[in-house]
Amino acid sequence: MTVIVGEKIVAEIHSLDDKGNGQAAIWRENEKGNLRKLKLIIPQSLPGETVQVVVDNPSMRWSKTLPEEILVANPDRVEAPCPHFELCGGCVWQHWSYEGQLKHKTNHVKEAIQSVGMDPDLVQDTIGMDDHWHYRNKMEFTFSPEGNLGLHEQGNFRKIIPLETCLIAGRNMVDATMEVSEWVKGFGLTGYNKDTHEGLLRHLMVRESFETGEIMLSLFATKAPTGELASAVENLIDRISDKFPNVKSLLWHVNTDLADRTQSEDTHVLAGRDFIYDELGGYRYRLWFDTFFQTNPVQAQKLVDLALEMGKPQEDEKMIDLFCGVGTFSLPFAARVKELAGIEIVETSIESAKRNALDNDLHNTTFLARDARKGIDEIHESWGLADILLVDPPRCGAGGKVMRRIGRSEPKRIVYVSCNPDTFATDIAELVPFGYKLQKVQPVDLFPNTVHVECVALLTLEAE
Ligand SMILES: C[S@@+](CC[C@H](N)C(=O)[O-])C[C@H]1O[C@@H](n2cnc3c(N)ncnc32)[C@H](O)[C@@H]1O
Repeated sequence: MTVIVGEKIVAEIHSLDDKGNGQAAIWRENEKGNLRKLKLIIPQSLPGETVQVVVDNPSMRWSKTLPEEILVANPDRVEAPCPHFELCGGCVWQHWSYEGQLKHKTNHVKEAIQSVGMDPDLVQDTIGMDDHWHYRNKMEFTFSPEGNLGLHEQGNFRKIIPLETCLIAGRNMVDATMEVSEWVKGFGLTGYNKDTHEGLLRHLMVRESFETGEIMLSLFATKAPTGELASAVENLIDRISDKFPNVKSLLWHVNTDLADRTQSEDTHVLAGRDFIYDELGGYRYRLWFDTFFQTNPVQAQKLVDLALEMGKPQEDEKMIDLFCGVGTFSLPFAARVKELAGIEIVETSIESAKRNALDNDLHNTTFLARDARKGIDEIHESWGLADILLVDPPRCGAGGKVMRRIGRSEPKRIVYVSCNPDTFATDIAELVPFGYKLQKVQPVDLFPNTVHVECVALLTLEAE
């Protein structure tokens, strides 16, 4: 088959890639008459479907294209409820029933475990949410040069989809976000242009505590909110405090850096404090605009409960929480063990973890701002070895060097909290030569309608 630009092709989706897109392959003849494989990446399709596509560049080895028509649908296909689904890269599986998504996530974890020679039957069914919408407690929206507030178009960081709604953002934060958007339009303020580096407003970050109800609105702009901006900013303060009394922190950050990140050179507190209070499992946390905190608090609570259930902390035991962040796992474990040491690379998170421990009347903790590899050596030397070790690394995993250090230190129980089944599998395989055996893996869905899946796992020494 020779594929011609603009020709309609029928393709069968055999699997999904790591971004959640359907994958198909067709064989075609090149100019020399040889058969070559053309890999098709088809967003918004599902495994087992037959779709009709038009390929823009058939001479390449692969092509990404949206389906023109679904000829045979996966039985779990549903209508995507969000008006932005076609363009927005936020939740790519809105067209898949929640049960279908959960089954796929469980299989992903099983396959990862199997790929390192472990038993896939140790993997339990993924724990989902009763309501899999409006689960995020933090969102970052971007301004277009015209001042429209929205989300990036999938695969195009220069294009902003003006926001009408967002079905995964916390319910109250959407209303407050729309109010800021109206204010920008009312005053005709400009957004930042990433090409010319002109314009005023760059991002709006919103945080909402589902427990305390407190909201933080953080505007990132290229100038301070003074001079000719002062009266517009006064108006923003008035309308937010009138309509949204739960906004306990209204911040204006100056960011002139060329990098497209929500960072601050100078923070102005327009109203309230520079942090909000949140709670998880009865523990109180202060969250600043740049504090990492679990973004799905309902499911994060399940992760903490599972970690406690698997780790079985005892009051005469010592424990290390590696990659501890602001102490989401450290605090509930510290309340149950003799001593806990937390290690984390971001200094502000460690400062926050120390403060959170004290705010919650926990005095048996040591927190160290270090790279995991150095931190674990230092803690072993100065503080001693641990009975329980909890490891919760970023998506890239902890890596062999860290895992081998953990294995050599022989904690009785290792609880691994993962946000990437593939790096989780390669990490835990490193523990096998040290005599550790995987006991149980419990996937938890923290990001419904997206490809991500978290899990909590227990490993113990075989003789235990
Ligand atoms: C998945 S988060 C977990 C945070 C925390 N356990 C929680 O639940 O809030 C991973 C954490 O690892 C930290 N981190 C990333 N690379 C690191 C490294 N090389 N050494 C130590 N910590 C690191 C990140 O800053 C982040 O806080």
